[in-house]
Amino acid sequence: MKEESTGLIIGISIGVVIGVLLAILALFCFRYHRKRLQIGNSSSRRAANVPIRTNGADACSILSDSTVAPESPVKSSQNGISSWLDGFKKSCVISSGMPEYSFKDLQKATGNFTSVIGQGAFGPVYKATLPSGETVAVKVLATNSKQGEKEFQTEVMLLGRLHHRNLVNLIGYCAERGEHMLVYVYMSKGSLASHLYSDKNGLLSWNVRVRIALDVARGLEYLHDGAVPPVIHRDIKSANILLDQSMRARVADFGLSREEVVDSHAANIRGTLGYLDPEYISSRTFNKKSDVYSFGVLLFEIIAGRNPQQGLMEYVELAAMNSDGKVGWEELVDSRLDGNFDAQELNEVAALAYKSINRVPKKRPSMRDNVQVLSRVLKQRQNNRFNQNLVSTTRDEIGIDVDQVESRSPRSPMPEHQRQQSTDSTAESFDV
Ligand SMILES: Nc1ncnc2c1ncn2[C@@H]1O[C@H](COP(=O)(O)OP(=O)(O)OP(=O)(O)O)[C@@H](O)[C@H]1O
Repeated sequence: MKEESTGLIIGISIGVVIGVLLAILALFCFRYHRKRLQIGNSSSRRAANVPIRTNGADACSILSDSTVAPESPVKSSQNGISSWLDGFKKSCVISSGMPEYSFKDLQKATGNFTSVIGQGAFGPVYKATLPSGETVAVKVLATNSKQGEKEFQTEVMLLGRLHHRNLVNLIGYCAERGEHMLVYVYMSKGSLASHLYSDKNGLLSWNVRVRIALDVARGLEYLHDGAVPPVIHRDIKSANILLDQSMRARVADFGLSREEVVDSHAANIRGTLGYLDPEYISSRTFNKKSDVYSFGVLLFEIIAGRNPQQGLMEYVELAAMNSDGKVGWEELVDSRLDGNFDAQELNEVAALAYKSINRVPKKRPSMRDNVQVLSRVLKQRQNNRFNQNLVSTTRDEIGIDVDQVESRSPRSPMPEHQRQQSTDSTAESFDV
């Protein structure tokens, strides 16, 4: 009996020891797994040193060191962690629900990568025809660039869930053979910058400029107020606004974008010189109003046809001194328009731009306010056109009547009272 109870005690003790050992092992595994997840998350979200783009048009050069930040786990990673990160990134991309294209498909669609249509900071862009017959743009990210990889993940993960007619939507991606490619809606008229600064595309009329401004404002309004969580673009500039066949504009290039909730404090200044919010430069904190500032600069760029890196803002400040902020912005207008613009529209758009670049972020309008003002400007234009058409149609009708009367009795002109009646009816129509 004593032996039995001793055996029982030993058995229970061994069981407890094994149980404790298993619990410790499970705890260790859990903590190890969680640590790896944190590394993965921070590497995919944290802003490593990203180049400041110095050219608002199509090129870009690096001002700040574009190596990975010292505290970044990517830099200090051993092979194991780094390969685990690759797996993590891939699973993030797959979980975005975006269609994946094979390298072979895209090789064929681009004629073996011969149909170059543009060159970005992180690689070339090709025109491609998918087997469905759809024309698309394929952006190939430089394989040797950490930033290219980061841009790839940001674009796939963000654009996978953002859909709006004023954003250059992502159609799919390819991550194969060490290559990273992004497949976009094809924007046949290229970038706004190429229209503002290249003679080969012809002059952008004032009417088209305002329409483009509203399209961009709508795209940004969606990012700020429609997307959940909100997204801050962080690199609004004329090179990142693309135009379709009908010259309707969409916001492109989400490589630097961030979800507002994830990380609003960047260790390094990112974006493009000339468009950067001074408040962001001094505080290193970006928010929706930093995009609003860049949008204000873009509005002035559209008005003046002048590059923000070539003295646009000095020019704006000079014009502002003569304009009281609200009217008198005429001297700023692109001289190539040769006076072909509506002065009231110009003053409304310029006043809005001036508010958007206010040094105090709180005083800047929201993107929703921007959309409202620009929509009103366009609506007013439509109303004016409608009224003008009405007047000219009425005039034409009267002209026909008069002609008919005159052709019926060429030698007996319409009696004075009848003429008076016709004129009165014109006045009535005009009031309508
Ligand atoms: N979806 C697209 N449809 C048509 N052309 C495009 C498309 N995307 C890019 N392009 C062309 O390729 C050029 C390079 O685009 P990309 O976005 O790579 O660089 P970027 O915006 O000019 O420069 P950065 O990458 O420095 O911001 C654009 O200026 C445009 O002419």
